[in-house]
Amino acid sequence: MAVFTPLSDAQVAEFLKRFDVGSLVSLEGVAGGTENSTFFITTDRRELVLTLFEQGEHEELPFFVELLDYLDEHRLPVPGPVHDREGIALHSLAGKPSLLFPRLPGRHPMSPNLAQCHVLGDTLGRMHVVSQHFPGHRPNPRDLNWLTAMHHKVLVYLSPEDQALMKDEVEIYQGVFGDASELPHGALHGDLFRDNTLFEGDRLGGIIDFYNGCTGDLLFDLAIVINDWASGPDGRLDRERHDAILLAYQSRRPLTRTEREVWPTMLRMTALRYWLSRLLVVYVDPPAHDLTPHDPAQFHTILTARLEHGALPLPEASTT
Ligand SMILES: Nc1ncnc2c1ncn2[C@@H]1O[C@H](COP(=O)(O)OP(=O)(O)OP(=O)(O)O)[C@@H](O)[C@H]1O
Ligand SMILES: N[C@@H](CCO)C(=O)O
Repeated sequence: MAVFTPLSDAQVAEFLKRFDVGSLVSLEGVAGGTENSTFFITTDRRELVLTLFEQGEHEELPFFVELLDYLDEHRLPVPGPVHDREGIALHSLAGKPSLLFPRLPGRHPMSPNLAQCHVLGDTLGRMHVVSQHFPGHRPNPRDLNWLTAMHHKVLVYLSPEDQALMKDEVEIYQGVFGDASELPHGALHGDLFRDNTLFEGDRLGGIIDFYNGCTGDLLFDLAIVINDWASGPDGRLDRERHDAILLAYQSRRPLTRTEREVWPTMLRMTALRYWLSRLLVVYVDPPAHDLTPHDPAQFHTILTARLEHGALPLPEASTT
C-alpha cells in the first residue's frame, strides 16, 4: 500500500475545478509506489494521475515540471504535467505539493522482450539528443561526489571483503571520472528501471517517475538502463537485450570514443550507486513506512558480475 496521505472524493473534486479536465467520476489510490502518494482519477473526460509529494526536496519540483514540459514539447512519451487554467502545474493539496498528469497506458515490462528493449533504447537515444539542449540545471545527486561522501556510512555494515570492494571501486572511479569530464552532458531520467516504464504490448506507453531527473553525464543514464534491463539473475549481461538496447540507442546518438572507453567503468559505477543507495535505505536512513526495501544484494551481484566478466563488446553504431 502506498497512499501515505488519503484524500476524499470531495477534496479531489474541488481541486479538479482549477483545471480544464472535467469533473470527478472516481478516485483510486495506487498501491505500487514507495515514495509518493499516487491516485488514479477518472473524470467525465479523461484518465489522470495525481501525485502528492511525501518526501524529498520540494524545492526541486519546479525543475521536474520544467523537464517534463520540455520533453513533452519534444514529443517524448512522458506524462507532461497538466497545467491549470492560469498555466500553473505545481499545486498544494492536503498540505503536500501535488502534480496532475495524464494517465499513460500500459504495464511495467518485468521480462522485457527484444522489441521492447529496442523501443526503450531508441526512445532513450531520442531523449538524450534533445535533452542536451535542455536549459535547466540540477547536478546529478547520485554522482561520484555522492558516492565518495556516502559510501563511508555503510562500510561498517559490510564484510571485510565487501568493504575492500567498495573502497577500491570508488577509488578507481575517482581516477576515471574525477577530473572535469569530457562526456556528453544533458538532462537524465536518473532511474530508468523497467518499473518506470509502461508498455502496451511492444508499444511504449510512456516513461514515468522523473524525480531522480537531473543534468549530468548521459552515459550514466544508459548504464543504469543496461544494468536493470539486461542483467540476468546471476548479474551477467544478456547479450540479446544488451545489443537490442544499445543498437537502437546508438542509431539516435552514437557514443563518443571517450564514452566507449569508460563504458565498463560506468556500468560498475551505476551498479555500485544502487548497491549503496539500497544499503543506505536498509541500514542508515530507513523510511517511516514499512514497505519492503529493495534488495541491495541484487546490485552487489551485478557489480561483481561486471568485475568478473567485464562488459560485453559495444555493438557497432548503425545509422538507420
Ligand atoms: N502518468 C502515469 N500513468 C500511468 N500510471 C502511472 C503514472 N504515474 C504513475 N503511475 C503508476 O503509479 C505507480 C507509482 O508511481 P511513481 O513511480 O511515480 O511513484 P513512487 O512512489 O515514486 O514509486 P517508485 O519510486 O517506487 O517507483 C507507478 O508504478 C505506475 O504504476
Ligand atoms: N529504482 C530504485 C528505487 C527508486 O529510486 C531502486 O531500484 O533501488
